[in-house]
Amino acid sequence: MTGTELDRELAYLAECRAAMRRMVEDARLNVVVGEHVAGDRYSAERLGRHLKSLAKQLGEEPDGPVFFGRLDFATGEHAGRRYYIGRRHVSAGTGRQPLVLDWRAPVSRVFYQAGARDPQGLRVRRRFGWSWRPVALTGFEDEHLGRGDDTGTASRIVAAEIERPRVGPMRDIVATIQPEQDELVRAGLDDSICVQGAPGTGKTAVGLHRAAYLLYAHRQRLERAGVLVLGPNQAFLGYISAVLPSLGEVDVEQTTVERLLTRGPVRGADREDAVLVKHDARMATVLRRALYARVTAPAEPLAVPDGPHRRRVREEELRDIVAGVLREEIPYGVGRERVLARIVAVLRRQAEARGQTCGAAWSRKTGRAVAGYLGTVWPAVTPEEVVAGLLGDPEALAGAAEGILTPEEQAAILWRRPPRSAGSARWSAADMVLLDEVAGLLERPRGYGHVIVDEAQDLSPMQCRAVARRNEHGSLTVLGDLAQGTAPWAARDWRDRLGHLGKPDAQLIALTTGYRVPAVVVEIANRLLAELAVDVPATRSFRADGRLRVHRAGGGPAGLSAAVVAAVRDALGHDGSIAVITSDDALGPVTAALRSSGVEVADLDGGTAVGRVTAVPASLAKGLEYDHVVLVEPAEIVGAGARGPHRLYVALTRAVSRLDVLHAGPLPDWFPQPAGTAVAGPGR
Ligand SMILES: Nc1ncnc2c1ncn2[C@@H]1O[C@H](COP(=O)(O)OP(=O)(O)OP(=O)(O)O)[C@@H](O)[C@H]1O
Repeated sequence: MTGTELDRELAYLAECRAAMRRMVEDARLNVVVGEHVAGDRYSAERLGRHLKSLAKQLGEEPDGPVFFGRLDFATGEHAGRRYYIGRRHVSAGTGRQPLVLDWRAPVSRVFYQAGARDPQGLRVRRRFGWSWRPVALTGFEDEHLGRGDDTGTASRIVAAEIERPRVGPMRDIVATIQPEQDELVRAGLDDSICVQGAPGTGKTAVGLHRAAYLLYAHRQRLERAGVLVLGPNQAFLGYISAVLPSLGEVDVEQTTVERLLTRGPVRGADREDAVLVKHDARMATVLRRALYARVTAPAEPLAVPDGPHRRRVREEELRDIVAGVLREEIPYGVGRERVLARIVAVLRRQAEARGQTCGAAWSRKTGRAVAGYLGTVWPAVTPEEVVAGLLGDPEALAGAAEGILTPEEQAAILWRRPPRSAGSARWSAADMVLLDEVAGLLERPRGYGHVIVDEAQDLSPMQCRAVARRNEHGSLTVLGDLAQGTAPWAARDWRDRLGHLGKPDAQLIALTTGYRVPAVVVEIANRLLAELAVDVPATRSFRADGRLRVHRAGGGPAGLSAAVVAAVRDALGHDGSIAVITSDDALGPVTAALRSSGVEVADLDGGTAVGRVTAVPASLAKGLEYDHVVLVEPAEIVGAGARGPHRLYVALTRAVSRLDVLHAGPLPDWFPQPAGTAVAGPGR
């Protein structure tokens, strides 16, 4: 690399920064103008918000890494052209080619996909290297693809970025998206896809970048419909929350499925057998039956006063109306409106046949009179009334569940002491899926243009249905790993879950190259994988660095605590984040031991972990990653519940650079090392 070439790039960078400062000025000016000129309030608000956030982002960024790649084309439609690729467009002014192209622009795809075998018209692909503290352009690497030069994953810059210590929340990967990931990020808006990916293969990263890509490529369609990202818990959402804003997207709703469905406080708890029944897809049929059991065939004619007259609708006619609407399979609430409208229409025909003029006042009055009657054949109900009516009444439950739930299953969900009214019921978390199912039968919920579900292997069939209801006309990205399923209903095969998610034909794609976990750790994770009864391919690690140590602590619980403190102190000597992962039961004592020896430890609660050391219960480790993991007593994690081995698989695969496994009791059989020895991969 010549000094003068880097100087030229630094001069270009200075030009870009000056242009960004101009963009900030323009955006700020436009905020003021835009708020006054937009046609309606909705547009004014959106425009104002958009410009403000653009001004804010640009204002925060002029000193950041403005571009990470350069494309020099030799042939094809871009022959002779040069483009810089970055996180966003940098405009050179009206009518001129942008100084930097957004990574999502069509031509940027070449940056990710071109290789020596298929240079896609490129002469040279240049990758830029940046230092982070302070942010500075430090160098570049060229691949002369036309000459068969292709460093691909052997690129120093790519490797350094993937191995860079993790601090704080998850960051974007735009500079180093791999070809197989890019295919998924840029899949079309109408394509629903399901990514089965081993730990650390970039599923979450792919999902978030896909959201950003879709919003760029289909902004108009998605802006009103919206994009929804579902994650497993608050800690995870806190961890990923910075990625989309760093890509310039702030309008994506990110939540958990529990929050999406919540209709009020959870005040009740279920026994495990009840939870299992409530999350079972068969409940959908039981609830539908329970709701429609409230519709009764009219048993007598209807008489409605109309001035001096009494208008009548015959019983058979009423029956035909109700039966006809039932056949239409529309939401219950819409059905009710339709029955009412049809009865009113019959009455109107009668009145008009007698020369009466039926205006708006007549319609209102007649509608009110019919509504009273409607309460007896197609009553208005709330989800709470339907579910309380089912769980609180053995006869109603037996009727709705006949041939679907066994007597034991019915007994499991039946309330022992029913509340006095639906309003005073103490709803459990599992009841929320039932209430949402009924709410969906009454009225269609708001739909999204695209939904991304992370850790989808842990969604229950009933939760999947709740997602499907909100995605009827949209498309879906499902991300997950069957081997990491820890919920009692965890998926064992994807097709079944995709059916519940409403996209049975989604394309299934496997990712197997892990970018988080070093090879020495992947090796033991793969041994455990062989023990789990799931049919998924093993992981290959991209990373040759990293370290695994297995240490047997003598001296009982006190000895184990002392070993944890020593391991954390040692970890603090390295850069990056540290997690102590234990079984849920052991978390309190282990955290207390660390604190009493003067180590600052943050909890995961609320999703905001501060400081370098975080105490993580195995049940919440999913989706998270830390440079250094101290994993305490694997056998205890395995022993906690039926899916213990899967939970250990999750815990083992959180480390980016170093994993210390500490144990006082015996190690699981498949563990490669006899207790007391240490294994080291290439150190750092
Ligand atoms: N192409 C890439 N370039 C740089 N880093 C990457 C790339 N792909 C993935 N990573 C990093 O690897 C780590 C794992 O990614 P991510 O969390 O998306 O994986 P995952 O498949 O969701 O893992 P898990 O199943 O364990 O939750 C993250 O730090 C992510 O930023």
